Amino acid sequence: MSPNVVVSGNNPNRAYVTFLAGNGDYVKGVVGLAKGLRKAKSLYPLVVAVLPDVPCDHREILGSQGCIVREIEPVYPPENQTQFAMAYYVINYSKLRIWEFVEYEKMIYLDGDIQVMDNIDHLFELEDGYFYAVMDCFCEKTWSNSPQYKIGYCQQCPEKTKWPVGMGSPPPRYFNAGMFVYQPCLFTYCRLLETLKVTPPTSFAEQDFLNMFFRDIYKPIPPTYNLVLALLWRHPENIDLDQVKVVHYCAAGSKPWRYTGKEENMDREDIKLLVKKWWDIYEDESLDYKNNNVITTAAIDEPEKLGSLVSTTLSEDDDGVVNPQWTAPSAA
Ligand SMILES: O=c1ccn([C@@H]2O[C@H](COP(=O)(O)OP(=O)(O)O[C@H]3O[C@H](CO)[C@H](O)[C@H](O)[C@H]3O)[C@@H](O)[C@H]2O)c(=O)[nH]1
Ligand SMILES: O[C@H]1[C@H](O)[C@@H](O)[C@H](O)[C@@H](O)[C@H]1O
Ligand SMILES: [Mn+2]
Repeated sequence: MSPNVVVSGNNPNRAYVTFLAGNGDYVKGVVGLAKGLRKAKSLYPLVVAVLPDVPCDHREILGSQGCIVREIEPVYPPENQTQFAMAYYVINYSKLRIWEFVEYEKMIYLDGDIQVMDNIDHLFELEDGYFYAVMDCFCEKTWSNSPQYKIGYCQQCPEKTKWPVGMGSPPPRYFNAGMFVYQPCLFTYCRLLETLKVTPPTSFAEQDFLNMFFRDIYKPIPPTYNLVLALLWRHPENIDLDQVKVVHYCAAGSKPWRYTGKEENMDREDIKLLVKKWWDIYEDESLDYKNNNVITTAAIDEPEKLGSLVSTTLSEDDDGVVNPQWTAPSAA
């Protein structure tokens, strides 16, 4: 594919979006994410799709952190079939409501247990019409029921243990649904909900469903845009931690606000560093929304001063992974 160069500025039709359910501690994750996006000088707001069970005081905290709070109705998989999904993932089917947010043309979804370490606004420039996300890893015990895990095959290193010849072609690429670039669309939204009605739930709930639904338009992006922590010990050769822009604290025991360091792999130095980085952002009062209104106005009036005008080059490597590269304007 020939590289395609585009320039990004401030655009009201774009936003980040996350999802919040319940009255537990995930609200801390969302506050951390809002502050992280501010630290990275993102130009776009963070919409929080909240279920009705998110209490008022949590909504107020999010509003005071500059988030746009939008209530959504829960989505349940077909009745009597919820036992097939891992119970704690069932709530995530409600994420499908974010296709309804059609006041935005393009959105970047980020789980509440994600932190951005760098600006990723250039991902809004990715070509329309595709679903972009990072390929998952099948090596952790959470995958022990899958054929991939049993065979020892992982799409992160497909040459190491090859997919057995007798089992047909390897399974299609599978993304982690904690981060993706998508376009809200009412037609897609209706099709998603209609298809869900006739789709039995599976272990990874909406993640499996989205993988199935968007299979034909899925384009992988590099793991720097959603570092699933297990990659650090399962496929270290695929990761350069200094280049990582988005960290997903999804490994067991890694949620920074619950971190004890006791679970397997959680005493690693790289994990301790990433947890500390999350806390540094979360506790940094200078990143609170109330201390940043001036910057927000400046970003709208003179985006070039904040390095928000970037030119992005989009190219696809031999494996079909889309690799965005961008340059900020020079200071002159
Ligand atoms: O009690 C909860 C549980 C979840 N969430 C929200 O739902 C997101 C997804 O939950 P986890 O982050 O705990 O899930 P994992 O990252 O471990 O799981 C992965 O698989 C899931 C399968 O349902 C989802 O696809 C999820 O996005 C993907 O990253 C959270 O980040 C948060 O935004 C809440 O708000 N409250
Ligand atoms: O590979 C990942 C990982 O194992 C996470 O812990 C799990 O929550 C995700 O859903 C999965 O895709
Ligand atoms: Mn997550």
